[in-house]
Amino acid sequence: MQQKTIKIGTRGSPLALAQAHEVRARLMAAHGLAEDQFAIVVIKTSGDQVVGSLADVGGKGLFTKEIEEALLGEEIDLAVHSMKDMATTLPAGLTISAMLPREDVRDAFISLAYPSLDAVPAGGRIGTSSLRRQAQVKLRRPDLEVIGFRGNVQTRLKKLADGVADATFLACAGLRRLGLTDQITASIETDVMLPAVAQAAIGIEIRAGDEDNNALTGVLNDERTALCVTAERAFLRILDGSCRTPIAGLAEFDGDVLRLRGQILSPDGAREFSTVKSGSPASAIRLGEDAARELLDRAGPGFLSSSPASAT
Ligand SMILES: NCc1[nH]cc(CCC(=O)O)c1CC(=O)O
Repeated sequence: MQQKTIKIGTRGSPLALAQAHEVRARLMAAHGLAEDQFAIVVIKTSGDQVVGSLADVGGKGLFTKEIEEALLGEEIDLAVHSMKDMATTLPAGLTISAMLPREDVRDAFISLAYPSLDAVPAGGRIGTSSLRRQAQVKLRRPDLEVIGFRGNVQTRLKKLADGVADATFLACAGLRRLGLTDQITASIETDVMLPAVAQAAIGIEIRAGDEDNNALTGVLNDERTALCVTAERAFLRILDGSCRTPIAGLAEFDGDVLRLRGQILSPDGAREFSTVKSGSPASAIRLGEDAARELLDRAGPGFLSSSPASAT
């Protein structure tokens, strides 16, 4: 295959690096390549520099912008992303060539004091900067206080240890990839907390029409993961059109049938709409779009526009 060094672009957080290393290892195994045939290129993104809530600055896309520019500028050959952090529409000239097999899609409840969300006493402080998790917590436990909690996985675990909050939530997938599953107090079933669209999926992005890197990375694609994430992102794309709100969505295979669950909430959790759509894998995009249109219809005009932005 390629003789020259394959440049893999990634953010510099420990989780992003672990994901880039996983892609490198899979490419080495698939093609019999050596580690020194790759270079991991760390790129700082706007999202890494935000100190307040991501919701205030536009959320999604912030963690990918500079990496995508490097891809378009041919400074790197491929980029590794959490699909959860990607905007629903890619910049012109770029494409997702593969998604790795999906990790555990659930959110993890993490607390040094309480075994479960239900066990947190009234007035307890839940640290999260995800509008989705905030709304879902408020829906279930309106008596709890939600406080902002940003930073990478390690930073948030440190804040928890420092007593800044009584509990927090992180994606099980990220903790697993970091070898931090021992930090998980309880994995929350998806009927209790429906995950973010594309949670636990890693995508590889290349330049559209780049046949060499398409062949290199395409072999890593997990078709079922790609179909599920395609349905979820179609769901998000319709809801995202004008503005943003707490949104959750998860597609799964039930035998050969694709089943998508979608949910939208008001940020305070007081209003919630959810739906389920099933169909053939070939109708993945339509399932997502139908679910989104149904929720928009039921929630009524103004539901989305009355809420600020949401990402994770
Ligand atoms: N928004 C940050 C982000 N992007 C992807 C993950 C976790 C890994 C994944 O969902 O693939 C996280 C952290 C978190 O939500 O705990």
